[in-house]
Amino acid sequence: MSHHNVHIHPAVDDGVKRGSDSFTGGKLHCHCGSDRVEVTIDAQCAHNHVCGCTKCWKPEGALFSMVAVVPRDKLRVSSHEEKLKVVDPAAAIQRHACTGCGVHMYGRIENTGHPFHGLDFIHTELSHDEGWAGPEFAAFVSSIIESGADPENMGAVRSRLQELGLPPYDCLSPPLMDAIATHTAKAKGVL
Ligand SMILES: N[C@@H](CCC(=O)N[C@@H](CS)C(=O)NCC(=O)O)C(=O)O
Ligand SMILES: [Zn+2]
Ligand SMILES: [Zn+2]
Repeated sequence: MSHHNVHIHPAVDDGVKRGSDSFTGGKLHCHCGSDRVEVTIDAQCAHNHVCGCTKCWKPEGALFSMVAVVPRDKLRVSSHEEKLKVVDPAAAIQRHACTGCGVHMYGRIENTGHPFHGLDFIHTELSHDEGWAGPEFAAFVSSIIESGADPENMGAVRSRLQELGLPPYDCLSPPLMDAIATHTAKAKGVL
């Protein structure tokens, strides 16, 4: 059975690109026609994945966002920072969106006790630079239902993700869940 009618995300619907080992970063741009917000990143990204949650920015028509992390000290807003506004100041991830076009340019964790503090979240599809590491798994798959996806179609969605080489998880991947639990255990003093 084929699932090519299932649109996961434009960057993976024709197959997942792997990225380049020698890639050392690039620029992201928002979707505005002029005065575009520009973010400069001096690092390859890590843990790239597709995310089905309602909070991550998705391009038009996509079931998933595509999101990766970079060290926060390797990311800077290089143009039109004045256009950025935090979408939800109460969220763990402070997503900085362009007030002109709505695209999320980066997400930052300000809570120093958070397991992922020190990492910024980015959408590499906002870059024309080639070589960004490709997505490796699918996170928060069941959450697409919260954006209106048909619960009856979830089997087809998970099959398509498997076919693309993106193992589907309803939270994060096992290595990342283990990293979070390890952080929590150390904070509690049980490890
Ligand atoms: N089911 C929820 C899940 C939201 C969620 O937990 N998202 C994850 C993946 S991005 C997260 O870490 N969120 C933290 C945040 O948004 O600050 C939804 O779809 O809104
Ligand atoms: Zn914009
Ligand atoms: Zn998300």
